[in-house]
Amino acid sequence: MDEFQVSNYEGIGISCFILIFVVTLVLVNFFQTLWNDLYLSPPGPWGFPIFGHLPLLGRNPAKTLLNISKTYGDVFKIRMGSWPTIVLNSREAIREALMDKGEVFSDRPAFYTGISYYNMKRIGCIIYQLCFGSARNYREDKNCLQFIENNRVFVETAGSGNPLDAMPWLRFVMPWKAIRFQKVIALYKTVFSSEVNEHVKSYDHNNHRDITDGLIFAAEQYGNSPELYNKITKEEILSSLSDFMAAGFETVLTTLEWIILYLLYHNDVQRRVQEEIYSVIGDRKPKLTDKGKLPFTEATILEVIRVANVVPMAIPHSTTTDTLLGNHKIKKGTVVFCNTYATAMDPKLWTNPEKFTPERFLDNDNQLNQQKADEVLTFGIGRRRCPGEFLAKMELFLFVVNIFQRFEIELCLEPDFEPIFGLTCNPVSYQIKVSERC
Ligand code: HEM
Repeated sequence: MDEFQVSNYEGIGISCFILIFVVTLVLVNFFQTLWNDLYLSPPGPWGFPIFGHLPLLGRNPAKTLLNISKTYGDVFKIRMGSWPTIVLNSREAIREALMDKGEVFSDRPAFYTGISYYNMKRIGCIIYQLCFGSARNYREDKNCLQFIENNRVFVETAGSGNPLDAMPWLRFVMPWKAIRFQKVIALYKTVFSSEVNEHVKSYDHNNHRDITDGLIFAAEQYGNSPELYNKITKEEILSSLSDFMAAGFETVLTTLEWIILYLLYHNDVQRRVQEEIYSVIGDRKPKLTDKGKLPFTEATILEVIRVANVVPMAIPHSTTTDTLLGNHKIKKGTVVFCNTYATAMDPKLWTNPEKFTPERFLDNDNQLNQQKADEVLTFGIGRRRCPGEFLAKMELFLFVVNIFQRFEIELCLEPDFEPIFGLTCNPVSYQIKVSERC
């Protein structure tokens, strides 16, 4: 063998070695990805092409997802149209995501509508007054009435979730859906913009009238230049206000409708609430400071908040980076549904979870059991926990006490407790007979 042949063989040997090395690397990577996908990423049922699992969710998606968790475990994956999604179905999984790893799990997906998971005039007026001040008569105020009307159209338009959120490409197929939605948003913006402009003109450092003044104050603290203040900050103020309005109106109203329904159906509970109201506050007007003195009434409201669970899958979250949840690998940008309905119906947390039992929130001295109350996840937990929880509970308390102190209410027909799944979970409409108490 001459020298040339030897170096030729060496060359082929090195090339083979590199080739085998590269092929091995590719195969290792391939099997590792397959292993990750099959074993490390959460398991989940098969879905349809394009639509993913949307067609499987049925009329009550929270219940369907709870049933799926019985096969696939507390954490499983689905696809909502174009979005890879994980669903968390136990308090432990929700806690780990939103509390222990809150930084990673607290983003919001960039859905087309932006507010996707979110009629009584009075509640609308209260939220409006909180945002824009209480000096005027809001029941006759043009802007407030327009806001309430917009809200009605918004709920009608978004219905039980907007398909454009799951499949944004649908806006080219169903442009009318997008246009109708954009029109409602534009109407909201017009109303809010005129209120914010008025507030900026009449703003007084020493007299904060409402939430808008608070937001203007916060904007000033950031030291924005007047130019930025008018552009960016105004947009931010508008966006915060619309979040507040959208999230605070329908939720409280729907919860109140459920409370009335449950109290009318469970006559014994209604009687006990009324007896507590008469014995503690009698005929006088109820005040917020009465809240701690009516533990059974508070327990009843909490029990409805638990069983009716008007936002059963909270607002979708999304992940900011690749991460682990338990042993499961979760990719950056994954949509996260926290199925709080599953936690409300968890027999490990609640005895007979489907049964309406206000007493579960009372301790041995018949006082409110705060520890038990904190186990209700209807308002979410962690960084994105509902900022309106305190306000919502105050409003509900005052509404319930006012209504049941003054009126005798009866159901006209046997009610239906199966919720209508929409922006919030609403009761089927029911008829009542109201008479003033003598
Ligand atoms: C019974 C009434 C209410 C219920 C059940 C409720 C429930 C919720 C839930 C589940 C979330 C999402 C939490 C999460 O993403 O983890 C949320 C967010 C929110 N809620 Fe409420 N809410 C109620 C009333 C209110 C009220 C009265 C307001 C304000 C006036 C309000 C303002 C908001 C806002 C602004 C957010 C978004 C927070 C964020 O994205 O960081 N909510 N609410």
